[in-house]
Amino acid sequence: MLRSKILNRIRLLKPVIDRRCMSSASKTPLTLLEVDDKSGIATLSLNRPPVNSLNIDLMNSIIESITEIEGNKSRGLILTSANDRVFCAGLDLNELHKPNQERLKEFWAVFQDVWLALHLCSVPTAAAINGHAPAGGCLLATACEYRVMLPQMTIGLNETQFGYMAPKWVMLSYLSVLPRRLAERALTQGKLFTTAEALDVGLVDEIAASKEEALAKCSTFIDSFSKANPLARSLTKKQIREPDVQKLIADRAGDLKECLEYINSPLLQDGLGAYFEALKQKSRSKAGKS
Ligand SMILES: CCCCCCCCCC/C=C/CC(=O)SCCNC(=O)CCNC(=O)[C@H](O)C(C)(C)COP(=O)(O)OP(=O)(O)OC[C@H]1O[C@@H](n2cnc3c(N)ncnc32)[C@H](O)[C@@H]1OP(=O)(O)O
Repeated sequence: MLRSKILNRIRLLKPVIDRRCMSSASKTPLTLLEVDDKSGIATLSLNRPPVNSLNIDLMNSIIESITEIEGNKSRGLILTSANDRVFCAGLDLNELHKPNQERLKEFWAVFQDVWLALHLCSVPTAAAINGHAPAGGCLLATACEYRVMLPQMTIGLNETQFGYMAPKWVMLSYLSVLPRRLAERALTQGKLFTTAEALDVGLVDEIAASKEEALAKCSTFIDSFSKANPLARSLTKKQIREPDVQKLIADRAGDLKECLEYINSPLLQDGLGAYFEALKQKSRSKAGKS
């Protein structure tokens, strides 16, 4: 009994670094997980340079970290980025453009899994959005219960801008934070909100001047549950989220089939190819390479 108490205490004191999913290039962990010894709040930092784009390994690392947080009795989860400019650039376009079909199936299944893991995470979740959060980056943030964002960043589901329609369950995340009329307009426009606009429409809850302040505000949100019974809180959250979650769970295979057909269609592949090339070109000109 005493031994397990001490082991628990050590686990809380010592930052836990997730080494299971490493970047193959640099052998650095793709997510960094630290549990604050005083507050018991876990901070999960996305750590896949240059822009935390979501490939299979990064998404698996996020899922493993969430499982670990739920197992180590952390009081809450703050999702943030180890990168000062980009929270998460969304799905890794390398996984979507001219994909290997077997890998694409696995990729899409893991994408569904990460959304479910964040949506159903039993502890309070908050996103400290310390950089841009387009598309899948916005999705990770909206799956959390609270969002604090740094100024002069952008966030939104901008899929239509590069020729794609967001899947139904992705749209549900938007509908959980935005009024329907606004969500429809923003989704169809593929709008990226500035931080100030995002606060104005309720896509984010607060603005913070620095990452430290964003983390502190997320902690304050998590502390607001101190009087709630953790099990009752978690069951209530699951109950409220159940209809959205069920829409995906009830037909995961159907969603996979539909999305794969859609992603593979030549017209969409061409559009995505042009978008990705423009992105690379912009990056090259920034670096003075062109
Ligand atoms: C009927 C059924 C219908 C179902 C429909 C199913 C199909 C739906 C699929 C669509 C779902 C999409 C969700 C997504 O998340 S797609 C990803 C969308 N992401 C974006 O559009 C973001 C693009 N990136 C940026 O805007 C900027 O990079 C940034 C995030 C604002 C950061 O800007 P910054 O100036 O700091 O950095 P650079 O632009 O110079 O980029 C640096 C390098 O990173 C590469 N990069 C950027 N984003 C991505 C990405 N998402 N994937 C892969 N690589 C990315 C960029 O090319 C630079 O690399 P390079 O220097 O090597 O060229």
